[in-house]
Amino acid sequence: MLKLGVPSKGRLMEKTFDWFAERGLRLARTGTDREYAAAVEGFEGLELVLLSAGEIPRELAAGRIHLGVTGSDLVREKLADWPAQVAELAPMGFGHADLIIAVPAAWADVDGLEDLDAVAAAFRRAQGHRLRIATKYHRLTRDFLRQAGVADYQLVDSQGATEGTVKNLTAEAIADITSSGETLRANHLKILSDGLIHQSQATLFAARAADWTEEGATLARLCAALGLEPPAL
Ligand SMILES: Nc1ncnc2c1ncn2[C@@H]1O[C@H](COP(=O)(O)OP(=O)(O)OP(=O)(O)O)[C@@H](O)[C@H]1O
Ligand SMILES: O=P(O)(O)OC[C@H]1O[C@H](OP(=O)(O)OP(=O)(O)O)[C@H](O)[C@@H]1O
Repeated sequence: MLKLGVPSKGRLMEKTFDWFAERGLRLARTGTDREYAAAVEGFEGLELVLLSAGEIPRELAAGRIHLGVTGSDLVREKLADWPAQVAELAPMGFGHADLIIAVPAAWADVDGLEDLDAVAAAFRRAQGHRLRIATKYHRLTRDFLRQAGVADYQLVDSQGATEGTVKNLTAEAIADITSSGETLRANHLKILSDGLIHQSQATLFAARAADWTEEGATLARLCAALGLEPPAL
């Protein structure tokens, strides 16, 4: 069987089911609301695995699932050298969110990364420690700031309510996901003009490490059914 990992709940699950339904494949949860079981109608040889969106990158990298739907941000964050581990089969057109760097709206002199760099250096001289950026996206934030030439900062781990860290004085800036921008506004934060790290959307990925000896033919059939180019794995 070809194993397809899909988000088990939350914002990505229903839209994933809709995306496949529009292409003639009915995925559905079976059993009670709380039971993590699912089935596929309209396609032979495909097995659904319900997983948290955050775990799907790791399961793909390990080859425990052949295909998986998750946010493009999560694959880039959780997998080192992600293109070596997964192939992008299709962007799915939902689950859009921007990973951005934001600072207090009151920092009138800080518009972009160059200003942040200057503030960070001054901050260290004045405070005796580095400017703190709260995030759960450590890899993406570090890579982005390295490329931008910003070095005088430290990351502070925040696994949720990240926009609150500035008010709570545990960080001076944040790197987090935004979609409507409401949470940033409500917490008096502004996005740096050149602070867009990644534009994320739900994406269908294929695992390079999965065993494709039997399932290669199923993948070719599935790609044809979905109108997708089969990936080079
Ligand atoms: N407004 C938003 N806020 C946060 N994430 C969003 C938003 N819109 C889309 N996303 C995307 O949704 C994905 C995260 O989904 P979700 O929170 O359901 O997964 P999760 O963190 O694995 O949750 P859980 O572990 O609770 O199942 C990420 O790819 C993220 O970019
Ligand atoms: O731009 P907006 O539309 O306001 O959405 C952005 C918010 O939504 C997400 O939080 P989520 O609800 O996933 O909770 P979290 O704090 O656990 O990440 C994200 O981390 C932001 O806080």
